Amino acid sequence: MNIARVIVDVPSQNTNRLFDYGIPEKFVNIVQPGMRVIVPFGPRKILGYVISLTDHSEFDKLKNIEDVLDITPTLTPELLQIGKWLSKQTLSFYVSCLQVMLPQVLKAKYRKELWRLTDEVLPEELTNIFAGRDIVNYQEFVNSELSYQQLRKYIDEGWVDVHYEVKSRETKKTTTMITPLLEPIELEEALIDLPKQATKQRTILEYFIEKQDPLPKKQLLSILNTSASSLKPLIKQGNIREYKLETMRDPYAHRDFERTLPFPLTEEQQVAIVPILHRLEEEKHEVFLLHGVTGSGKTEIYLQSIQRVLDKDQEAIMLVPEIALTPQMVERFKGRFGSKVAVLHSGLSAGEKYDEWRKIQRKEVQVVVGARSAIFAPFTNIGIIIIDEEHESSYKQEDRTRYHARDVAIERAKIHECPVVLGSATPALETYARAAKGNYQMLTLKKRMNNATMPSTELIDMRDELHQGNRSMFSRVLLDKLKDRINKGEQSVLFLNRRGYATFVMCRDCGHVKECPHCDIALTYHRIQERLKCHYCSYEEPMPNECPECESKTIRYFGTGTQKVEEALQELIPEARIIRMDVDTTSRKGAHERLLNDFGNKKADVLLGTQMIAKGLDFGNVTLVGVLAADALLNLPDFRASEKTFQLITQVSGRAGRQKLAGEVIIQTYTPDHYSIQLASEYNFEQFFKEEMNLRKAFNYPPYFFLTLFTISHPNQLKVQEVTQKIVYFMRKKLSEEADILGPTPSALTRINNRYRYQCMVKYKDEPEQRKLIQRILHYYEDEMKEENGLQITVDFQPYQLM
Ligand SMILES: Nc1ncnc2c1ncn2[C@@H]1O[C@H](COP(=O)(O)OP(=O)(O)OP(=O)(O)O)[C@@H](O)[C@H]1O
Ligand SMILES: [Zn+2]
Ligand SMILES: [Zn+2]
Repeated sequence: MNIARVIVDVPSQNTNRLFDYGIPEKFVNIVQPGMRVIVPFGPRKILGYVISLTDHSEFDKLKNIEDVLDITPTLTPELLQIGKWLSKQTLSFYVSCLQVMLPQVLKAKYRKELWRLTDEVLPEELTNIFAGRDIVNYQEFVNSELSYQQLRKYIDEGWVDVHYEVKSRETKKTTTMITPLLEPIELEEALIDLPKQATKQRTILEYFIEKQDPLPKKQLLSILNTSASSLKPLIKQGNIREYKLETMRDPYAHRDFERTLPFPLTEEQQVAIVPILHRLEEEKHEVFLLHGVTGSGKTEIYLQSIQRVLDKDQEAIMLVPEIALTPQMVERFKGRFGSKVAVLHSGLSAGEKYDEWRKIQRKEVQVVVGARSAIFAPFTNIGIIIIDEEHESSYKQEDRTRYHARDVAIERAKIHECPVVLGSATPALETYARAAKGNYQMLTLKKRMNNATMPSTELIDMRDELHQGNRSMFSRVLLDKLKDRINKGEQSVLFLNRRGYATFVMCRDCGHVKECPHCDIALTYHRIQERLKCHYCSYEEPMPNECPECESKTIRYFGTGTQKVEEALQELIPEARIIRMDVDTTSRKGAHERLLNDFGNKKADVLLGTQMIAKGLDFGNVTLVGVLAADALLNLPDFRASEKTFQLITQVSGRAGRQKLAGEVIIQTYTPDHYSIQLASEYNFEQFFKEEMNLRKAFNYPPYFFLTLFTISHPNQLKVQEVTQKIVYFMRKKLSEEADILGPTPSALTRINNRYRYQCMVKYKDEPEQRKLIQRILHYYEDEMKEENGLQITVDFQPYQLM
């Protein structure tokens, strides 16, 4: 096995295959699949990933591997396999799929340098650049007078060379340690040999005669009040040794987690967990949908299933959505499994993330709790994969490698022959449909813990408020109840539904919103042309100046920010203590945690926030939840708008009355009759599922149809239109009659960074040739896509962001 098959770090169609490299003598038996290596590639030296080893190649003149970056492989054989699968699934380059699985710090960066190859006096132009140095940054040449032709000549003549330095940004944190190398008796002898005036050296030896344990250099120097220079002679004589100890940064080191014991399960929980435990015993793959109302104790089922996996010496991956990865959630896992848990989320620094990842790689932990990318944890003996709040769209990666963590979970679980548990109070329609068909096994929890009832809900019609002369964003009922809670010392959560962009216009009088007659989504308001457009199918009409339903003139743009709401509320209830949580107040590290702690410690009466407060919060003193603008999400230009609205209302409502005190939910809306708002207020998931499925069927949406979304962007609008049009023609010609091809149409976000964006959507049932056709398209435009600020074509096979 003296040949390595390598994927090189050049993301392009032409290089998206294996290249053979010889393994030089010094690396024989060192190079293994999954390692990162440096290989010559054309005139350059670049990073590559070893995929496999072999002893014969079709080519007879192989270049050798230049250097090896890892001693242990960074990718396991299974992850290499997953990478290949991912690349097929998403039509991304194999190398991008390998990189998406690695922590940020392991993605090497290159540094280009100019190396002086001779001691002779350099030609004048070179002397000016090098200025006495042997190595200079390539950029210094670029900035100099020297032309590329001249440099070429000097390289050919052997004066200098261009060197590609792969600069690994890997930052292990180390501590310098000092340890004695001799026994105390031998140290005493060394002490006698020391000159009398070397007092500092003497105290150091005396210290180690007393104590034999290694200790950090810094600490030693401060205890003995001495400097590093007195250590040097002792190191030289071999009395003591200095070495680096890798230390792991533990982001949770400063916290003690109270250990918790498993609860005796309720009857319902027991019924739900048995099939999971059964599969664990058999070590068989199966996907479970744990459909349990909010506060029904799903987390306890996760914990006890994981316990069983640990008892078998296996490993567990637990995914939670980024915004639900609250300290409360982490506490529950750390509390049960202590130091066996690694935590991965975006709040950690790159270095901290790398350390957590290393704990997994070195098998120092058996459980990882993390957001989307934790699905690639380099465990080798996985016993279970759990995805909490499985409907969350944050499990879908939206750039480069557009994977869905749920798909990766199932693929990994098949390889490891272990169960997957998808948990949610409001499963994604696709998931629920699969469970209803029997592809997944459905497990149900209908009751809340502690006999708590679901909070009672009340829909407030904001049109009535307006008609009664209340122009504020708070209904009278909500204001009264807020005041009442403050008087009773109970707490409230106020939720402002505002993700993404409020792009629609609505009549405040009657709640009317204009929809596309073909696509069942709200029309998008384009301010400049004063027109309403459908961004799926390009239907458009002029912006009306009065409501077509009720002729009122109050038809206008919809949307308010959290800060405005805070100010308004403070004015109406001056004594209210309000904590506002949104991107502005939580951008500083640790702010999220601190605000929630303050709320938990009752330092505020009202928690006001966006999506980030909808999930996972478990505060017993919260008895009122207010949803301020239930319609905002409902009218996003997205066919999942109703589903998202239903999920969100259910989740927020679930924050109230979770323990002894009963909860109440007030939902403010302009469309109280809309089925998703109605049914969410009744906690009627089954009925919602039925109605929504009917609509999806009628308009050819998932789960009845699959979608492929092309987004094309370029600084020139005509160019974008032309390319998109060509893609549409091509797909229309090549795909079957059954496929529906919409577009070209401007994306909802028509222009980002001065690039125009157009899209085209394919709705289809079964098009086995589709991926091949798309590959042909990408191949055709390859050169234009390589140009700087050139054409960009992205293809998304499971689009969630349709903007
Ligand atoms: N068997 C049990 N006995 C007693 N208490 C339990 C039991 N199981 C769970 N609990 C407690 O009930 C509360 C609600 O459970 P949990 O948070 O797990 O629900 P959930 O279904 O995950 O809710 P959500 O979907 O709203 O996050 C928690 O405080 C939890 O500690
Ligand atoms: Zn109207
Ligand atoms: Zn349309």
